[in-house]
Amino acid sequence: MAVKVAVNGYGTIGKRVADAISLQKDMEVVGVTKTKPDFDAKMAIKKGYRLYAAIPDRVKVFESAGLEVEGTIEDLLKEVDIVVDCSPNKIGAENKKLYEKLGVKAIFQGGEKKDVAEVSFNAIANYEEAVGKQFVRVVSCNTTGLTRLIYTIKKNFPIKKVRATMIRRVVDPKEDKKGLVNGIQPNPIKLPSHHGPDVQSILPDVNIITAAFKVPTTIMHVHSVAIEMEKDISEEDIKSAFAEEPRIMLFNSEDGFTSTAKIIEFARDLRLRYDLYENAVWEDSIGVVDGEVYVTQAINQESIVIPENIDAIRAMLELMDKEESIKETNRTLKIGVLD
Ligand SMILES: NC(=O)C1=CN([C@@H]2O[C@H](COP(=O)(O)OP(=O)(O)OC[C@H]3O[C@@H](n4cnc5c(N)ncnc54)[C@H](OP(=O)(O)O)[C@@H]3O)[C@@H](O)[C@H]2O)C=CC1
Ligand SMILES: O=C(OP(=O)(O)O)[C@H](O)COP(=O)(O)O
Repeated sequence: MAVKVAVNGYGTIGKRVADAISLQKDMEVVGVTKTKPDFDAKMAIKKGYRLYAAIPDRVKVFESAGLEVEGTIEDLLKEVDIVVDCSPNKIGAENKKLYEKLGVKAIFQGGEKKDVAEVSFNAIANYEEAVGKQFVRVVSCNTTGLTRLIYTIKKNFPIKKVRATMIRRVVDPKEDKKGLVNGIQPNPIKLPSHHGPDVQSILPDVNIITAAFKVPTTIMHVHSVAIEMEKDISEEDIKSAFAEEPRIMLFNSEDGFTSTAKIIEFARDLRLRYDLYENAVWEDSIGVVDGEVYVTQAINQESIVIPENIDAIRAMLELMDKEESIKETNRTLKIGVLD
């Protein structure tokens, strides 16, 4: 029988998590929540999701807008085995009180602090640590991208230290409030950015320092990563390690992939909503100089954490072991598949 899942917060991440759950045989979406009766709420209903009010007081706002909600988040939580909290940054920690009160397992996203959960999660790096847990945090998009890349090298070749710079998209494509339109913002100004410590919340023995800068683009983040290795390694070793990991996709500038714009154009042809769940690594950026590996990758922030949420559900509810879950998630989301 399929396990029952609530998605609390049907926004950028929540709608993708809901659609990904709908593709799995062993889980089903019981309902999704919104605070506003906007086009996203209407689309959720149109797609067949049962809609609930994320904040009880808002039921009347939905009713005044002529939108029928099935109840409140509390009603929804009583029907499910697990909730995937996809509410805005820091709201998940508030929502946790309700999950604790009702004894519901919960997955939080990377906008929450590490201590919101017992485990910070990345499927390929530490699936086993989430098995049977009550509260798990799927780390942020950049941290997910960095952790996958570092783990894929580290599992075969010992590394000494990592230094990474992240060029961060300023907001998601749907945003239309004022923002950074013509500047580069060190974010944060004082190092390190949260990504290094967040990678260490999954891979505690990795020596890593990260810096991040926001730029006026919306479609992807870009990482420039330098990894000092313990032993000699070749470009071919790195390329083969990446080629073997389905959650990393290699792109080559000779094929015309000269920028994130081109990678996203490719993803538009490949996937629903151009969701690119894989790290987009420029194959021809991979270089080894004086025992140090250099590599550049791009991350589609809206979609990279979606497979991790599906695997986290399976780990926490002990539905499958690591290998089986990752294989099934990759199959259903067509990860690592080019047609
Ligand atoms: N967007 C991204 O690039 C990524 C985001 N994340 C993380 O995922 C989380 C969600 O981000 P994102 O999807 O971008 O955010 P969005 O703003 O796109 O969506 C948030 C959703 O939460 C709903 N919501 C608002 N208040 C509450 C509440 N009190 N309880 C439950 N739901 C509520 C909103 O509903 P309504 O619109 O009706 O108010 C909306 O549907 C954050 O932690 C973020 O850091 C992680 C990786 C990438
Ligand atoms: O998880 C993300 O970025 P992050 O890994 O830099 O924290 C998402 O792009 C959300 O970032 P935002 O908080 O700038 O919207």
